[in-house]
Amino acid sequence: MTEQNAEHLCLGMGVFLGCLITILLGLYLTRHFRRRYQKMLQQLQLAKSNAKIAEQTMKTLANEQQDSQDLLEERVQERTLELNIALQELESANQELERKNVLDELTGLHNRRFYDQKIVAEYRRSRRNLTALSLVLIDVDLFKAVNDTHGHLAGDQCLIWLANHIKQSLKRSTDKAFRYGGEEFCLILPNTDAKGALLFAEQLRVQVHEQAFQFRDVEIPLTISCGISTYQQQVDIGPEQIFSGADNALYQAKHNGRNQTKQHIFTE
Ligand SMILES: Nc1nc2c(ncn2[C@@H]2O[C@H](COP(=O)(O)OP(=O)(O)OP(=O)(O)O)[C@@H](O)[C@H]2O)c(=O)[nH]1
Repeated sequence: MTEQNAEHLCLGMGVFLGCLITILLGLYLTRHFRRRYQKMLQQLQLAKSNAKIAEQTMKTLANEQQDSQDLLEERVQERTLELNIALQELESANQELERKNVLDELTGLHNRRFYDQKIVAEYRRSRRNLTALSLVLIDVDLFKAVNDTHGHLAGDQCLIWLANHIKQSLKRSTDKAFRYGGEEFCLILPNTDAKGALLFAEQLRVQVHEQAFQFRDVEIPLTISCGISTYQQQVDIGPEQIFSGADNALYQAKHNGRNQTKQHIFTE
């Protein structure tokens, strides 16, 4: 082999080796990058599926939150409704209590408790406005005999009958009727002088006398006696004196033979 040939051979070998190294390097790099690419691809897919899971979890959480909010709202509505019903019941119980507080159970007229408040209020109004205030006490005559002869039920019905008569006889909205106790009634007549009160009581008395009370086909004749007192700004006269004045007059009416009206005159 000549020196020139050996040189060519070396050069050829060098080129061959260079090419081989390049190819091997290329192969190595291709493999290396493919692996890295596949790894990245796997990581990307993993990240994607994680994101999907996270999204689904968020959705589930949001749904659960919505559900529990709906449930809460439903419960609040239920409780509010229950509370409203309880409030309404309480209110009507209060109204019933208030009604019972001021009304007489048997006759439906105002009761004595209400009279005690009303007479003071009307007395003050009368003083403020300088108007007359009349009080009429009404007592059923010989009522014990009604009970004794016809029984207590008849007596009760008789009181109801009379109470209705009294109610119907009231002409002004300011006039008030009360069952003062037992078979005794009273009327507060604001802005009514002695003359007006006498006319009023007499009309009622005559009506009761003329229209017999009927109980189970039995006619029970009934009369009432009335006592009146009228406050007209007299000195030293208060609600108690007005009542005792009417009571005195009622006593006079009974003493005088019943079925009549008497008036008390306050001496100055
Ligand atoms: N049925 C009934 N009787 C009552 C009621 N309240 C009071 N009485 C009766 O009314 C009667 C009143 O009798 P007295 O006070 O003697 O009076 P009176 O018989 O009406 O005689 P004078 O008032 O003098 O005309 C009593 O027998 C009481 O028992 C009631 O709510 N129902």
